[in-house]
Amino acid sequence: MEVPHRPEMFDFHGVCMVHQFTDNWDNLQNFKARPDDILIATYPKAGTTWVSYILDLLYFGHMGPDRQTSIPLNDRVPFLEICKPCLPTGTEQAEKLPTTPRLIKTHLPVQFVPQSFWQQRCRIIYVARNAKDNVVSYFHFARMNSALPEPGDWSSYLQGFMAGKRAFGSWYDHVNNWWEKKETYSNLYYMFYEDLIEDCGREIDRLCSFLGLSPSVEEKERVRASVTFDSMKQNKMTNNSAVKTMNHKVSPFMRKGKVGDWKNHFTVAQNEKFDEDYKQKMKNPDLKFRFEI
Ligand SMILES: Nc1ncnc2c1ncn2[C@@H]1O[C@H](COP(=O)(O)OS(=O)(=O)O)[C@@H](OP(=O)(O)O)[C@H]1O
Repeated sequence: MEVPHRPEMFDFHGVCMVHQFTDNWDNLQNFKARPDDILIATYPKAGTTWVSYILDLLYFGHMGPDRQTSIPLNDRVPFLEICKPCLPTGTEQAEKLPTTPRLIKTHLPVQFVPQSFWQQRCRIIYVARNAKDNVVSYFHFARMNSALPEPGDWSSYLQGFMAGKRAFGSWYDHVNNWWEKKETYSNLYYMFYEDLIEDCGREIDRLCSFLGLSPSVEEKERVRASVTFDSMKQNKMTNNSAVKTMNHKVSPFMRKGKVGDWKNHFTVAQNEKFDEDYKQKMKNPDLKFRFEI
C-alpha cells in the first residue's frame, strides 16, 4: 500500500504551521467578512465540530431534512484557512455559502484572523479544551490524518506540543491570546469543552443568549439530542467519514469525547513534567481549565 506523503511543519511569523493552512494567505487576509458572519475559533481538537453543529442546527435546523442528510457539516461550516490541491479553498467555500448568517470555522491564532472580522464586529465564539485532553486528541488525530505531519510516538508528540511545535503553534499562546482579546473585543464569547460535556443544554442556552436567539424549548431539546457524541458519531454528515486523508480504522474522528482520557496516556513522570511546565506558561489566574469533571 502506498504510504501517504506527510507535510512538514515550518515557522510562519513565529507560529508553527503546515502549508495547507498558509498557501492561501493573501486571499485569507483579504477575506471580506460580513457583519452577521459568525466565526467559530478553536485550537485544533477543542470542540470545533461540536459547536459548529450546534450552531448549524440552531440557525438552519428548520430547513428540512435534506440539508442535514446530504450536505456534510464541513461544507455548511467552511474551514477558513484550508487550502488543499484540487479543492475549493476555505475562503472560496465561505464566499459561496448560500445561507445567512455564514458560519465559518478557524484554528488561527488570534493575531492571524483576517482584519475584516474585527472591523465588521462579527460575533466570534472561541472554544477551549484542557491541554491534556487536547494533546491526546490531537495525537490520535495526527495518527489518522495524513494531512498532518507524522506524529511519531506519544512521548515525542507530547514534548513537541509542550514546545509549541504543532500545527497552529503553541496551545498555551493560542488559549491565552484569545482570552486576552476578550478584554478589548466584546463580541467574543469564550467557552469550554468541559462545560459542554458537563451540561450541553446549559451551554446551548448560553450560546443562544450570546447570539440573540430564542428557540422554543422543543427546538433546543432537538438540538441537544442531535449533538450527543453517539449521535454525531453515527451521523455521516458530522463524523468526517468521507474525508479522504482520514483513516478512521487507525483512530476514528469521533474518538472518545470525554474529559479525563489523558489519564490513560500520561505516565506519572510525563504528568509531573507537564504540570511544572504548565505553571510557567499559564500565569493568568482568570483562565482556568478543568482536567476532570
Ligand atoms: N458531540 C460531542 N461530544 C463530545 N465530544 C465531541 C463531540 N463532537 C466532537 N467531539 C470531540 O471533539 C474532538 C474533535 O475536536 P474538533 O472538532 O475541534 O476537531 S478538529 O480540530 O475540527 O479536527 C474529538 O475528541 P476526542 O474524542 O477526545 O479525540 C471528538 O470526539
